[in-house]
Order: sequence, then structure tokens, then C-alpha cells
Amino acid sequence: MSEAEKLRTTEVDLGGLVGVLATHLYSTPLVALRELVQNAHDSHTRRRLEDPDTPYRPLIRVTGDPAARTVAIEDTGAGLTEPEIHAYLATVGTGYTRMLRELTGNQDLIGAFGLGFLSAFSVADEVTVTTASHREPHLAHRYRSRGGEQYAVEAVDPRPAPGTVVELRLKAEHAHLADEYALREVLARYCVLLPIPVYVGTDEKPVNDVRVPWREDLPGPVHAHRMRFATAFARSFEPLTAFPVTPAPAGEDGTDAVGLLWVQDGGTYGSTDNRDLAVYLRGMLLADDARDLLPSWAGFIGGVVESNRLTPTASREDLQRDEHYRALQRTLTDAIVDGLYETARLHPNAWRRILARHGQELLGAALCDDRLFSLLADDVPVPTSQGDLTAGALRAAGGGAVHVALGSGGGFEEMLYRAMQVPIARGDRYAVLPFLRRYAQLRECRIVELGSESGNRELFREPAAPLPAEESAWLAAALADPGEQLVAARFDPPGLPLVLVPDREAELKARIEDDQADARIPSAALRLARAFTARTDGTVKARLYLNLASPAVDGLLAAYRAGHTGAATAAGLLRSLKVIMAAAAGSGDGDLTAALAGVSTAVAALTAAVPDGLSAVPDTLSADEQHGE
Ligand SMILES: Nc1ncnc2c1ncn2[C@@H]1O[C@H](COP(=O)(O)OP(=O)(O)OP(=O)(O)O)[C@@H](O)[C@H]1O
Repeated sequence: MSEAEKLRTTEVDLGGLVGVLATHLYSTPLVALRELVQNAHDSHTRRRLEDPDTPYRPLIRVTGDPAARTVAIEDTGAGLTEPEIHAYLATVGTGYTRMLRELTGNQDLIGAFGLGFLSAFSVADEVTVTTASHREPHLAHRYRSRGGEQYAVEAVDPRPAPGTVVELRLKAEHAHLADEYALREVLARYCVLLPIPVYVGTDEKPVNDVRVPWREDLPGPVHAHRMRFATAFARSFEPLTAFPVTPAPAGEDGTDAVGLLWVQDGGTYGSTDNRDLAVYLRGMLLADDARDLLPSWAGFIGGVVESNRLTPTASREDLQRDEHYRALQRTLTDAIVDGLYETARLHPNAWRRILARHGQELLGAALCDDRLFSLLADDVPVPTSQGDLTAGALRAAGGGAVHVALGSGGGFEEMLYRAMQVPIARGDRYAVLPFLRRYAQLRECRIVELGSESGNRELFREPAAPLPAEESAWLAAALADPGEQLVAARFDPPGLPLVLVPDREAELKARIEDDQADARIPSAALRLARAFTARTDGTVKARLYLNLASPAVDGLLAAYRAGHTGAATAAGLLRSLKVIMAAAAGSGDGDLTAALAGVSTAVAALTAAVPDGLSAVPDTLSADEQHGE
């Protein structure tokens, strides 16, 4: 640095800084309560460390007075001397707590930044702290400040015992914090893991009077204790089962996290995300909704974990994404997988309910984790045309193959299979198709994907001998409409003479290439999709499979070969049947009215041909109709 460059000290606009810290550091006013309770807790730890021999009753009491619009947080901890008020309470960025932790190594102390007290000014116009130190209990002082920028301290009458009362005169918009019902609810969650009893108002029972199953050895079955804790803690849904989070064995590169996870009863559909995880650090709630620590497929999981290795942000509402955070993510994934295995083994009733409630999401989960796939492959229900079935049942009913429809339900496949009584999985539902593909691969069974060309080839077998070209051409002209390709095949059931099968890929192509798609689909995705559908030909919109195993088709061909005049009429009847069935299956866009009229015409033509000259055609038919077209 040259002579000319003089070293200067950065100025701090204290008023501005205090304002920012007090009003913008925290996302919710409830954080102020948490910070003040945490300070009360630390002051108890301090008192225990500095004066272990004097017995006293440690407690924290939070009292609300809606009429006066005040909240008071009282503790029987170490208190502060007057110099300490100036040096720690009233100095932003400095606290006694961190020093004490560094000095003693005590890990129960929570405070670290010397900022938390400021949050009081985010909810209160005026903050009063009345305190007497355990070092000089006969001297009490009162700190008072509006806004935190300036403060005054005066000596007051001694308190009956060491300790501190922080009183908040609430801003009008935060008046609700004085409601003791609300305080009870919030503090029960914030303080559930604090070892010091926290009371609200004149309550005789602390809000945190809960047995924590991973902290103590409780008598009786441990699962019952876990369920009790989970039921008391869970917010929106009842737990179906609960299982532990256990720390990695010493020496392993894991986490120190302990806690409890549970499967929530609230139904999940597809990939609904109800993940709910509360994270505690040294007993204090740090993050109320740390769902990102849970795997993304676990939308049905709720839980509580505590870990001292996580690093909070300065607002202490979130966690640094460091290696401990990532280690905890891995631990939680393992804990869920282990917990689900344990549930399947030990709690069959709960397992059945979980499968019924979260079947769809578990299909997706199974795809994300091989261990889950092994657990779920034979148990998880798959939605099918005959209700929910396991993949094993689907395979057994499909004669050793799993059938899955790519279309969005209904359609010719369903009709065909209803006739054959084979269940088909609904491949359009979340995760069903990839799950079954994986299942078929691992269990070495056949998968028939209906709606794809290869799937249809499985269904519609090749005829023993191809039809002569001339017969094919006649059939195509008589039965197929534009865009339909006639395919001679053999398929079940024989009672079905023909079926119209839309080409799903051509359908997709039409949808993707539609100009309207620009408005519906983000352009990058659309470009990719169009690159894919460009490979599809798209000129064949549907295939018309003609069943050579069907007596009706047999009869038709015999009549055609014999030059029977009824052949054209019978073909007209089948053409009408095709349109009517496609309409019933919701997959055709043929003219239903014309098809119905075609049936009448065919019946009329056939009955008109009754021998011995008796006309069976009703008199009411017009001359045109009597002669057919
Ligand atoms: N109820 C209390 N009893 C005794 N001392 C207190 C109390 N509240 C605050 N203090 C003192 O004031 C200091 C500053 O408190 P503040 O909440 O701002 O920061 P902190 O708790 O040290 O750290 P953090 O910002 O991480 O909470 C504390 O370190 C502690 O010494």
C-alpha cells in the first residue's frame, strides 16, 4: 500500500443494518419466538456450566397477554450483569454463547452468531429485558429499546432468583402471537426436543412433555413408542407406520443424525409431494420443511431428525448444502428403504395399507432405487382394466405375459381384452409402463405393449398363408376407409371378425405437429418431441385387423370366391360393425350414423333375397332402400 493510500475503517450505518437484520433476515415472525426460547435455553446451559453446585429448578415460561398485546419469555437461567448487557445483548454480532462453547466445548449451547436477539424487533415495537445474573443475584437490571438502534439500561428491584424475562410489546400486525393457544401449538413443535421444560401461561404441563423414542430406552414395544411420537408430531396426516433413523457406525463416512420417519396416511396420486421433514440442531427446530433432504420419490414420508453436524444459515431457518447435508440425504434414503423392508416383514397390516394408499407413487419409487424395486416388484398394485393387480397376478392372467396398453384407457384394446378376459395394465398412468418393462426384464417374462406396432404384432398373429393380392385388394376396398391399412391376421376371440387399431405413434405425431402444440408445450421440449415424431411415418392412422380365424370372415371370403352376390352386402355389414365398435371403444372417427344406416341396408338386402318370392322387406321402405345402394 502506498503512502498516499490511507487505511480507513468501514463505517456502519447501524440504524440501517439493525433494520435489515430485524426485518429481513427471517421469513416468519415466529422465528423471533424461537430465537428467544433458544436464548433462554442457552442461559440454562450457561448456568449449569458456571454454577453446577447450586440446585435450582430450570424452566422456561412463555406468557401471552392479548389485551396488553404482549408476550413474555421467562427463564431461570444464568441472567446477565450490567456490563454483559452492554457487551453481549446490545452488541450486534457478539454473544457470550459462542465464546462459552469454544471455551468449554459444550455442544448443548445453540447460539452462535450474536444476532438472534435482534429478531425480537421484527415483531415488537418495544423490547424490555429484565435480568439478574447468577453471579450477582441481588442486582437486577432492565434493558429497554424501541427498534434496537438505541437502548437504555437501569437498575431495578432485585428479582426473587437469577434469570431473565424478555417482554415484547407486539406490533399491531403481530398481535396474534399473544394468543396462548397458538403459542402452545408453535412451541410444542419448536421445543419438542429441548431437555428443559417449556410452559405456556400458567400451564402445569410443559408443551414439550413428550417421550422421545430415540433418546431414551422406554419400556414396552419400541414400535408403539415410535407411533405415539409420530402421531403427536405429524401435522397433516396420520402415520401408518414409523421407523428409525440411526447414525452411521463409528468410522463410517455417514452422519450423526438420529430421529424418526413415518409413512403418512394421506393418499398420494402419481407424484404428489407431501414430503414433510423437520430438522433439529441441538434440540432446537432449525428447518420446519426440509423436504429436499428426503428423496424426491418419497412424497409420502414425514419425519423428524436431529443432527449436530449440519450448519445453519445465519437466519437459522435453512441449512448449508455441505457434505454433511449430502451425507444426511443418503442416510435418510437408506432409512426409508430399510424402514419399508422392516414394515413389509414385521407389520403386514400396515404394509397392505401403504401399498393401497401409495401404490402409484411406490411404482415410481421402485424405479428410482433398485432395493425398492426388489421389495416392491411382487407386492405393489398396478392399475389394470380389471382393477389393481400385482405384476405377478397380471402375468398369470395374461398366460405368462404382462399386457400393457399405451393408450389412455378405453380403446380397442380394452374391448378386445374384455372379450378375452385378460387384464391389461394402464400404461398411461404414472410409472406403470417403465415399471412393467423393468419387471419383465428382471423376471424374464414377455411384455406386450398394446398400441405399439410390435405389441400389436404379438396380439395379431400372422395367418398361415397370405391372402391372394386380389382378395386383399377387394377386402381393403370393401372394408377399409382412407388412412386405414387392412392387415389379415388371426387373433382371439374368434367371434370378433375385425378390429380397428389406431396407431398411437401416428396419433402422437399428429398432436405434436399440430400448430396448437406451440402454445401448449415449451419450445425446447417441442423441438425434441418433433425430432422424435419425424421418424414416424404417420400416413397410416389405423390398422384394420381382419380375423381369418373368424367364421364370419371365413364365410365372407367363401362367398366372394364363389361370386355370391351377398358378399358385398356382408362386407358392408362388417364395415358397419367396424365403425360401430370403434365408436363404442371411443377410438374411431368413422361416421356412426352412416354405419347404422348401413346395417339397415344390409339387413334389408339380405331379407329381400328370401326365396319363394315372398318379400320380407317392410312396405314402409322406399324403393331406393329396397334395392340397397
Ligand atoms: N435470556 C437470556 N439469558 C442470558 N443471556 C442472554 C439471554 N438472551 C440473550 N443473552 C445474551 O445475549 C447474547 C446475544 O444473543 P443473541 O440471541 O443475539 O445471539 P446468540 O444467541 O449468541 O447467537 P445467535 O445469533 O446464533 O442466536 C447471547 O450470546 C447471550 O450472552
